[in-house]
Amino acid sequence: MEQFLLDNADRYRKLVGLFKPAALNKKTDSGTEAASSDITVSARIRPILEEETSQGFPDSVFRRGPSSTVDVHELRQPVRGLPTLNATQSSNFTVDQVFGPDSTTNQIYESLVKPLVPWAWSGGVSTLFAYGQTGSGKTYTVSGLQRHVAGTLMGGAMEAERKVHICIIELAGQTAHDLLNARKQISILEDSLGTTQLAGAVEHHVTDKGALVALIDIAASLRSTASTLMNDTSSRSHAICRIRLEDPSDPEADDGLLYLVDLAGSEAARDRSAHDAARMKEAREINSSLALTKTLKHVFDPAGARALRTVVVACVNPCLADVGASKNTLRYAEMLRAVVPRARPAAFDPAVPATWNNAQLRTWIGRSSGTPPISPTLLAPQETGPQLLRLAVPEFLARCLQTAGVTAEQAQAFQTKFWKLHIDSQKKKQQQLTSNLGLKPNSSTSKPTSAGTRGEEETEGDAAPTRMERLSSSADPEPGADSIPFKQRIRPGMVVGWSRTWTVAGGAVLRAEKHLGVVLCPAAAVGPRVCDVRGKEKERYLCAMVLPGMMSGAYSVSLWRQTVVDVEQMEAEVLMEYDEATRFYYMMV
Ligand SMILES: Nc1ncnc2c1ncn2[C@@H]1O[C@H](COP(=O)(O)OP(=O)(O)OP(=O)(O)O)[C@@H](O)[C@H]1O
Repeated sequence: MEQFLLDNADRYRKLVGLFKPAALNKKTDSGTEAASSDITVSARIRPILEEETSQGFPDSVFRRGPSSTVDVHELRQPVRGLPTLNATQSSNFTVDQVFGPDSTTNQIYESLVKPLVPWAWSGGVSTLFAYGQTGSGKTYTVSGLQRHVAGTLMGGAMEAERKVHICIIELAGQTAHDLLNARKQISILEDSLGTTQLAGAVEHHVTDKGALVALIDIAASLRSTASTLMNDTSSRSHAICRIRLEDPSDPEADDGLLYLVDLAGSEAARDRSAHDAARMKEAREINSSLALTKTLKHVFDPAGARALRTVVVACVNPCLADVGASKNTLRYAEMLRAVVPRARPAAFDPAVPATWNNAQLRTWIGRSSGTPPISPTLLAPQETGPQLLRLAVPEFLARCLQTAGVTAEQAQAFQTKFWKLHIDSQKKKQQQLTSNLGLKPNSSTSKPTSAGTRGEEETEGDAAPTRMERLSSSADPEPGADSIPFKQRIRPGMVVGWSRTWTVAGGAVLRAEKHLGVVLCPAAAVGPRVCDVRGKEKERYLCAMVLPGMMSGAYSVSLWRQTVVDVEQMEAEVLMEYDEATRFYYMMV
């Protein structure tokens, strides 16, 4: 194919010179009508590089005059006659703004990216991300823009004071590393409010432009790179720079967030032939990284509550040899303009603690915390609903106990009540989302099933839970199973409880601990290292430990922490249910 293009390069240039574009549909060329004002999608066509022109490849991507439309030309060999360029083989794409090969990064900053800075400064969430084929100019663009952002942020021209914190992480495949902490591995987690947390990433507080730029440079030099055909120092990972702006005068205010994201390159078809299967698998993993989806979730989440501004730069390599990849990049840019939803600030809802400001939270605490009422001033001096939900449980309880006359039981019951309200509201939100998407709700979001209440909760006309629905809790899916003693029906997935005691000589119990575990399989099934050495009459099962989660009453299953438990040792079957809203397991009552 490349030889065909090189052999016909002169003819191609002549045909492109004669190309007369058809008039565009006014609506799509307006540059704004199809787009949401929250997101601006631009395309940057980089200059063709010396190494590309020296091989003889012409340009294939052109900005159409001063418009926001890009024409892409291809050359095809018809069955008979000379190679042609015609309407079906040339395409046009319309985005919000196009930057041609002569545009500078400074021009892109001034017209597109600069407004993201005051937006984040005043508490919004701003995101810039650049994507495109390997070698299309993403790193060139993002690293230039980062420097301009540092100048505006630290230049002293912004009103009021903000504390500036930065962290820069790298996502490769399903793993994430902290580029400002010796590439230490971190986790990307979603908390119960659906907000993504970069767990384990170190934030650096910076006070001047020099320090900010120095950190950006350290991260850039640490980014994992590998050589590809397209670009010898090609980045093989996504780099995410997050700048958090804290308003010290208003602790109730949400922090402003500014994300600057340099996505991993998508490899062009012409690279693929030269790359082995492992390398291609790695590329697929990088691009479909779950961690990335989580990190950029706020941009695509229609239920997101924060005010967002997003700028996308689709980077395009103009070389004719890469025209297929360039068309994909531009097609995706057009799609993004249409699909990214508008952000809607969450309205106050008395049943949704995540929507409460400090005054609304205090009113609720005063009314709902029992007798004596827990002091709202002591429990939530300045927190909003979401901030109190994030407070560690011991701290929550300690604050409750500062009110005279409040007992530990009252404090615990009130904490549980607050969490239950939050969990119920998240379940409703999930249900709403599921029904908006036309999906069949599953049992954990529709009607909780518990051994004691299964069937009783069903309203008239409800179908009996299917086997799949019954399997969303740890209860035995076989109807009537609970009339059989649990030791006679042990099965994978059953949750069992047991105690372990440590005794000293003389038989005194030094320590007793309660444990929970999910049965995986009979211990003998996993090979000699865990075989039952004590004979058949003592059945033993391999169990994954169930451990307390971050909040009270919540558990998580630690699949890799396994233990062998004798049936004799097991004390009870424990029924647990998974809650999608909080992503934890809870005991069923
Ligand atoms: N607008 C531009 N002007 C001049 N040179 C550019 C421009 N954009 C990119 N380049 C050059 O093109 C080459 C590839 O750019 P860059 O490394 O930014 O690509 P990339 O898309 O980040 O690639 P990868 O996905 O492999 O990381 C570099 O040599 C860079 O200097």
